[in-house]
Amino acid sequence: MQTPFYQYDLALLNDTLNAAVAQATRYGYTIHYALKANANPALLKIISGAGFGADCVSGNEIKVALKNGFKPQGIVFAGVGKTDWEIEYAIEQNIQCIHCESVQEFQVIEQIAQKLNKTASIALRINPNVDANTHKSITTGLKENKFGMSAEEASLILNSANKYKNINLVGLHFHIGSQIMNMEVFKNLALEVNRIQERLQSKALPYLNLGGGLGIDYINPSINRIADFEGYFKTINQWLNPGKEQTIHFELGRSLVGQCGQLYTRVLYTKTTKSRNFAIVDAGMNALIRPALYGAIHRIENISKIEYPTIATYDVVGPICETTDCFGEQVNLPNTERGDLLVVHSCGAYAESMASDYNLRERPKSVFNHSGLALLPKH
Ligand SMILES: Cc1ncc(COP(=O)(O)O)c(C=O)c1O
Repeated sequence: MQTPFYQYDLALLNDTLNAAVAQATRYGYTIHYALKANANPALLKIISGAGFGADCVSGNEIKVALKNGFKPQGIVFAGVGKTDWEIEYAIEQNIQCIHCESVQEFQVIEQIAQKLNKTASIALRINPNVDANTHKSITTGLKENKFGMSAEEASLILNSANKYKNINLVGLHFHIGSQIMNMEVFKNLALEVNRIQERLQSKALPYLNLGGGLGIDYINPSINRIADFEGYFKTINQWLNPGKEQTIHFELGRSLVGQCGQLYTRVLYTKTTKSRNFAIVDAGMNALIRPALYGAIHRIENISKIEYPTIATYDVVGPICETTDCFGEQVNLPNTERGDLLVVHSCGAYAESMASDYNLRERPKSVFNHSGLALLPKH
């Protein structure tokens, strides 16, 4: 098999989806899969087949969701910069609702719905100013972030909603960030949503969406293969005080697909300088940009030397002409040689979907493993 490639463990994906559904159904919650985490059609077909809705952030994501089995009535559409054609397309497809992120966007949606002579279902995305306690670059719910509108702006829209006959205002939407491991954060979100709902008197509206953000264990992916759905939904259920008729929605991405994907890459060269050992591999930041973008840590193993003791530390770097093209600094590995196969774990979310052809490198292909067993390295 030509390296680099993504490998998806579909047995683990199914187990993860089942675990998420089992916990969500305890409370009657609905989950929409956030396509931005990974829009690989094979994964999408499995996720839509398991009954999930979809959370999309572009017109093209809506198209891909529909093509891969998601039902229009389970699709929600967020994003601060929706273009007119995307809004038009979303309305024409009769998706569940558009998450509106500003007063001006509300006016544009209303004009477009009027032009189409259709009704647009809208939820207002509110920026609750709740700290997600995660990496700064993947925090979305602080007042300095670009996402959503203030509760004051939402109040103005809510108070005048009945004069817009092409708008059906169904409720509120929140999303405060990603890779959140601390359940206290979700408690804080739920409490703030309660306050905002009281203030806006929105509990009679039928729809309430708390976004996504549940994190995964990047340090011990083989031990914690499935995210803590139990703790997550339990925390929300314990602290959220919704209206009696409100349906509660979530938009999970990383926690559903993150652990089922791995990036396989081969060592092209090794070299030792005065201060470092380098293992130079054939995958670059164009295949996995998270370490370069957020200093993210992914577990790396040399599976050609799986039985060998760890004896050296390496900077595992790619071929791209950027110093940040580094998958891990000072990684403990066995004595590593040209031709060894390395696996970078937890690459199911935000790896393939953020891939590029920078330096005109090809995006890695994907392979699927139905057995739950890892692919064996070819020597
Ligand atoms: C609006 C919105 N919903 C859902 C998600 C999915 O987040 P996660 O992959 O952390 O579950 C994101 C990404 O952070 C998002 O921006």
